[in-house]
Amino acid sequence: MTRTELVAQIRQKKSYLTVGLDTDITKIPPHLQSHPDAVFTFNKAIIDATLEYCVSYKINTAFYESQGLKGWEALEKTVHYIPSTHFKIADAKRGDIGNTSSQYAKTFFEVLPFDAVTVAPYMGEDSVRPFLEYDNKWTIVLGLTSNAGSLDFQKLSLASSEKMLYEQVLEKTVSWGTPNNLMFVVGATRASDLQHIRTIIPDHFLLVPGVGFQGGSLEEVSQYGLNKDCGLLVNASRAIIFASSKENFAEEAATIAATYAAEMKQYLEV
Ligand SMILES: O=c1ccn([C@@H]2O[C@H](COP(=O)(O)O)[C@@H](O)[C@H]2O)c(=O)[nH]1
Repeated sequence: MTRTELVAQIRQKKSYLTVGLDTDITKIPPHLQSHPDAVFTFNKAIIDATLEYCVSYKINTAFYESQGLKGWEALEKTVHYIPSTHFKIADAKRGDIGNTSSQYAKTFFEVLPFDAVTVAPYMGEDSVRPFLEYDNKWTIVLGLTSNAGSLDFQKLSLASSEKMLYEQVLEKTVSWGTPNNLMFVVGATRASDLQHIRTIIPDHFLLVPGVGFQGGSLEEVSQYGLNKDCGLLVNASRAIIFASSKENFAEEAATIAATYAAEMKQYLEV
């Protein structure tokens, strides 16, 4: 999906919501647990119910890889089920020597029809470059993540420049791609840093996880992160998909997604 198409979807829906399909098999409703294709059945119901409120789905590969072959099959079925109107993110946090990154890129962009994959920048340009070589595909580099441990390294100042590591990552990485093929992860729990981050990367889209269970504020993220093209994809996973464990789980998920979307509509209209 191109940037123009993504922005058009956001404008049409008046939403920049990403629904995170972190489908932990132990948390899916009891009535589905014995289903032979439980994960895909759950995902299909969530997708059908939330489609109108979001512009994107993020599949965190960990929840599928941990289930072996069956999990990977569920991932494949899920990504194929998501309609082409919706931006498909593989949250896989890959990145290795170039020769190996090429195989990761092939997995998510050729074998599977993802639009974007999250990549850890720690190994440098040659580890990210293979993902950027695909037309109309996106590389989402970890910028400033939402977890407490992000302070361990990402906010350390580098003696050589006095800049924090994450600032250096943003400044350096931005030259490897363009606002048409490169995004950055910034955690919603780091909303107070967003104003500064927007001075470094004013135009790029940001994937923002951390609202809902991690306590990030959609209002603050929107206040400091929105740009002229919206420029945000805000993800919520558990708060939406596990809103209820009853038989009406998909309806409850839709209700939460609709609430986020309604709030986003207000911020887009300002
Ligand atoms: O900085 C980051 C990067 C990725 N994530 C991922 O986003 C979702 C968040 O799930 P919630 O249930 O909405 O908390 C999950 O897949 C994380 O691995 C992140 O949280 N922070």
